[in-house]
Amino acid sequence: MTNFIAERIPISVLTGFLGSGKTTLLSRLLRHPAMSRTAVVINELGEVGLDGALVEAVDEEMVVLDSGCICCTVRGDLVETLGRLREARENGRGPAFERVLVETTGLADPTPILHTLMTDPALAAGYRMDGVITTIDAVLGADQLDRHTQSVKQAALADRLVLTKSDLADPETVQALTARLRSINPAVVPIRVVRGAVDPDALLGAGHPDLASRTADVRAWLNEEAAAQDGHGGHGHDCASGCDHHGPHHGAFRHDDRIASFCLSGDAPMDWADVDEAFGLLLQLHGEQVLRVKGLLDVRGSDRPIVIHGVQHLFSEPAMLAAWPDGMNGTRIVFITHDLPEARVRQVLEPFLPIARGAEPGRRDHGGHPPPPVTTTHPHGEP
Ligand SMILES: Nc1nc2c(ncn2[C@@H]2O[C@H](COP(=O)(O)OP(=O)(O)OP(=O)(O)O)[C@@H](O)[C@H]2O)c(=O)[nH]1
Repeated sequence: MTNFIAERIPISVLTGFLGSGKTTLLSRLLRHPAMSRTAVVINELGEVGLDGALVEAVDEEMVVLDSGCICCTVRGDLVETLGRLREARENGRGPAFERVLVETTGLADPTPILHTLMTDPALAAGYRMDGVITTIDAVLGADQLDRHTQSVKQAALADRLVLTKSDLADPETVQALTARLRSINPAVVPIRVVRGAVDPDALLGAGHPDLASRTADVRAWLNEEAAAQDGHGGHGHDCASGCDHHGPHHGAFRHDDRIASFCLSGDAPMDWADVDEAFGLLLQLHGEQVLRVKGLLDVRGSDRPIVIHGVQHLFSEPAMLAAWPDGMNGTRIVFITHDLPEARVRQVLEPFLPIARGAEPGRRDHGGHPPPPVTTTHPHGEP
């Protein structure tokens, strides 16, 4: 399982609002020696492939999809293109690339793209999701977050947040935007990058922890402390007290007021069948509102933690970690949601799972049902 993950070609998705610096970042990254074996897929709207012309480094390893927006009409093209690239690589007729960068249009909602990359069976055979890199314009970012849901989703789904153009913004603006991004996506610390100058290591290897050995990665990946601290949506009020996050209750309407991030935890082991049922129900009721789930589960029958990772109603295959990370030995599930308060998520999950606030710490009893097979694609699907 672990080797299988390691051998598949990692795909990073580069997203960010129009003009936020995606192409600048991409061009600069591709000049780095560590990125020499990178295939690039750029999605552009319109007939003139301008970004393609701007990114020079890659030539034959670059494909421009310009037949529409990647999140709507060209998902099939994306699958086909990636399939073709891999085939050419494998039969020696194409470049021997080691990773793929997909740049989306600035208006793309990244979730359908992630769905495709995470679940298309043809892609899953050869590729794995590495992570989502989102660029945010330090000058215009706050206004874009105010006005455009896509911009908030791009920030909420990021594994890496890149704050561009901080050379053009005053320090107060940068600080306020950084704090706002932390409230939208508490697990990720925004990195300031001027004109794309950044070490690729800071951006890659972001999405999926190294399951074989580096359990410390899991802690960083989950970063449940940040989500828990941030609590109820990161804007300092308690959704459990009846707020539904739909209205402009802080003065001006802001899309990120509708984003909540929180961590549910529990010390008692859970049955996989209950996990399956609980998430099945949650996603059936609120799949569109669950933007992201990352979890480390204590499952009865396994002395090792099970990692779950989902984007809206689709989850990548659960995987078993080599060991519990130091100091962590209970279930932790981090959520980023849209128009869905923590109280509601608890209400749906608590009848199935021991995650109640103030729950009695449970005995670690692994003698029950066996753990889930790690090849499952959906926690709420066929085991
Ligand atoms: N001063 C400054 N300018 C930047 C920085 N990053 C990008 N730019 C400029 O911002 C403009 C837009 O950058 P692009 O890289 O084309 O942005 P994009 O996100 O690819 O744009 P679209 O493809 O239209 O969505 C260009 O003129 C860049 O030179 C930065 O860190 N500092």
